Amino acid sequence: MDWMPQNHSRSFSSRLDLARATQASEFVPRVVASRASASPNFLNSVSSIPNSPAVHPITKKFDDSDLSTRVTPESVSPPLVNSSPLINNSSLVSNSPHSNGSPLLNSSAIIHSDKLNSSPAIPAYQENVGGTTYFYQYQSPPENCQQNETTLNTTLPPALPEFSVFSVKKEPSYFMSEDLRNDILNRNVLTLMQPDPQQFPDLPQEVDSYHDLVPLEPISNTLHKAHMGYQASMYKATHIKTGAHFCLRRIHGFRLSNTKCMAFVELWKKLSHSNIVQLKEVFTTKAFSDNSMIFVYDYHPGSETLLNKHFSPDQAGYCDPFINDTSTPRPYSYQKNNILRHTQNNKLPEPLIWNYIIQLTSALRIIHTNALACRSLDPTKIIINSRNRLRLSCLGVMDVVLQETNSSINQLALVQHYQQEDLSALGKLVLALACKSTMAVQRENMSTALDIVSRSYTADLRNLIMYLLATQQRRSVTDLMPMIGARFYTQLDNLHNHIEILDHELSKELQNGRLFRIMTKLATINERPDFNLESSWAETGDRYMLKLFRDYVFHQVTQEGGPWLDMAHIVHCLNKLDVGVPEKISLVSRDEQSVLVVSYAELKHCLEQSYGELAGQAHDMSGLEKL
Ligand SMILES: Nc1ncnc2c1ncn2[C@@H]1O[C@H](COP(=O)(O)OP(=O)(O)OP(=O)(O)O)[C@@H](O)[C@H]1O
Repeated sequence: MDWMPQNHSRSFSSRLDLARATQASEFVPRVVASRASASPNFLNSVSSIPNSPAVHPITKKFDDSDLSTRVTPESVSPPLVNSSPLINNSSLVSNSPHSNGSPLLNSSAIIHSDKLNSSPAIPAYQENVGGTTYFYQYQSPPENCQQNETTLNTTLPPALPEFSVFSVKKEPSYFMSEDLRNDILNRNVLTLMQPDPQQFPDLPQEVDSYHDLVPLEPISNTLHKAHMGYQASMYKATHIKTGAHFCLRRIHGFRLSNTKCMAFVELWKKLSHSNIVQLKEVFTTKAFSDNSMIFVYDYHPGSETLLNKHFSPDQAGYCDPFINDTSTPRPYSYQKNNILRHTQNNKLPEPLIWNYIIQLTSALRIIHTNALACRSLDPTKIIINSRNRLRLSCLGVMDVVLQETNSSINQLALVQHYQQEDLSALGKLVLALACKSTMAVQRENMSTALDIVSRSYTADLRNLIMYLLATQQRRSVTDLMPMIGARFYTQLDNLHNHIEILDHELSKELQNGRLFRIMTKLATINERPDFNLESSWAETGDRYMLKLFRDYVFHQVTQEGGPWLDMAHIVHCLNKLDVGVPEKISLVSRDEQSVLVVSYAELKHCLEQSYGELAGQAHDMSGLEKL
């Protein structure tokens, strides 16, 4: 059915206006010779037509006599025809304070005329709406340009140019940035990774409250490596009850003989910090057909170890400058120059090293102030994500595995000793990063390595390393603060900038979420086969309006009949529907014989009414309650 039945037209008469229009589709953006023809959003003002059918109470079919009079549903439209609906002076747009890529407003878009380009003689005017500059070619000038009208009318050709929308600065985006999107998608893929029973047939189905175990490193490696004297392996796993994902560190063949160490586990579990991987629980299991100890941690998908990131021979072009080629013995000075040259060409940027130092000292500070020690500050036990966030990944393991809970040992002195070791380990780690070599921290390479740091980096960095490596004095992580100094502010500033970027991306998705809710409502109504035993429910009454609106938003065509797709048009229409603005649009029946002039406010009422009817009889509204 293409037009509403007569009996229904009465029920609309209070809300609907009949528009007189040409037989051609109202919403076809195209080149036309007449000033009066246009896409419905860009017709001339209603007030310019004295007998405007906008106030006509009944609906009627068009006839050819209507050809001369065009309906102007938008009283505030700019004097443009055949342009994208992007250019629309609705209050929604003009009131929008922010325009950067927000779906509320397509920022920095301008109307570009091909003719304008080819013929500089054709004048144009511009208008600033809510911070966005729109450029129009003269066709019907705005009120404030009346004085130029005579001149313009004589010089302008009657035909209007075709317009296209493009952005001045950057393509405005309604969605989050590609980088962020890919990053999140990648993490989602990794999180949802499923175990392959053929590849890992020996993996248990369940380990305590966890299932779906996926090894995080190749099985061949895990079989050969030692972990504090024990073999260890890492798995991603899913909690059976909550479905949350965790990381399981399994210590193979470990028998817990003394449960006193569990006091440390409790302390670690309480420790929460942005630079540590939080320990969730520790238990023993025989699920792997041995006595295994399992440490459950938060799972941070996509993380890699610091070793892998900066010291891996797998990296293109990486080679450890301290590795001697013993086949060709050379004088020491030659080797040292070689190392220096290599380090100069491959060194990590100093701000990056300070960034790491700030994060690591921040983690150590919280650990040490809680009377604990890291004891695993090693490039293999620090993970890093794509945004350079470092996390200590193996906390608590040493305290349990080494089981030094003998009552004769002074626990406080022991912790303090380990804290000093943490600081030495930090010094070695920074030295290794500065030389891009794990071998730089070996006793025989240390003086060369420090020399390299002095030549390649600031004195501050060298002083920090020297302080951390000076084992004869008692050191404290808080003493590092003055050495870091103003770099803290830089770090803070970078973080705030990053938060602002994420905030902006989030605000775009917030708008998209809102539009998705409107589309969900529309979709539940449009084309519904039947409702309340009424097979024509979706085609009659309020729903008919919504059907025509759906066509207006999504099914516009060019003059040639091809699809006319414009995201700005879709977003603007849905936004206006969401707000229920008084602006009117012309909805054309599919047989193009009739046009309804209706305001967004009325359409919103139709939508709420129809959706309310559906929701009132729905048995299950899960997730849709707050639409
Ligand atoms: N909490 C975590 N979330 C996600 N991935 C992690 C987590 N902890 C470690 N990983 C990843 O698991 C893998 C194995 O970690 P592991 O700590 O065993 O490092 P490793 O380099 O294999 O060290 P070792 O040789 O001492 O076992 C690494 O790729 C690491 O990035």
